[in-house]
Amino acid sequence: MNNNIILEARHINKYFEQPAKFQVLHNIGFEVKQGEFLSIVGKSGSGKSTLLYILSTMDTAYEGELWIQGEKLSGKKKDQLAKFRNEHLGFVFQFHYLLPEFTALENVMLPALKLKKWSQEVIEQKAHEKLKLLDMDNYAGQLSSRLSGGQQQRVAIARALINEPAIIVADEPTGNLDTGNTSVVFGIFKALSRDFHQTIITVTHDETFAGNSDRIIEMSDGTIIHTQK
Ligand SMILES: Nc1ncnc2c1ncn2[C@@H]1O[C@H](COP(=O)(O)OP(=O)(O)OP(=O)(O)O)[C@@H](O)[C@H]1O
Repeated sequence: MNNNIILEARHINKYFEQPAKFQVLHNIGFEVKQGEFLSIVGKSGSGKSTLLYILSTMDTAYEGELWIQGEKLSGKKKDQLAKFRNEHLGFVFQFHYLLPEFTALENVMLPALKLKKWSQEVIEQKAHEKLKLLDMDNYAGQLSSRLSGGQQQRVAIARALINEPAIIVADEPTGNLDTGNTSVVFGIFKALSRDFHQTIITVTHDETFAGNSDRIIEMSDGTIIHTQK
């Protein structure tokens, strides 16, 4: 695999058995470069979330190969994949799933505390760094339930960054935000990929958001119909 390629999907087929067997993904193949900001778009039901679930190693029931950072992940056991995810992937969702009774800082620290790669002190310092990057360090001590929707999403992005993941996987990260906050989140992703070579793979319905990312993959009926720079 080319050193510059961080993720490769090869000949991915996916079937659902219920209510009747049908093929939801057809021979999906593409590569993602390190530092690339990729948007996956397509009509509702075209297979975007199913694909993202496979790319993020959460779904293992598919045909084909998934490679991330030169490591073949298809065929690995669930516990190995969980470890891989914690170490190498950061997740941002439409609903941020912050713990409301914890502060912004504590929410950001949690995935790193679980990973136990660094001491508590180092984790706290890194959490402040990530919050600063997201312009949220002034709110470090604030309960996350007291933050606005846009602020919560920024904390969720800081949390996704805490373990310094190779790839951020985002599912409709602006789906729940107004236009102002959407452009803030977009600006953050853009800056992360441009300034820190952070790879970002996001599913989005927002055309402006997708149009300003580095590349768009458009899906229809479980196939890639268009790739656009
Ligand atoms: N667990 C499941 N079992 C059976 N069919 C499923 C399952 N999950 C999704 N599907 C079907 O697979 C197809 C693709 O769904 P998917 O959620 O990947 O689409 P999507 O492009 O992400 O849609 P949306 O934009 O609405 O989120 C749809 O026809 C959906 O009904």
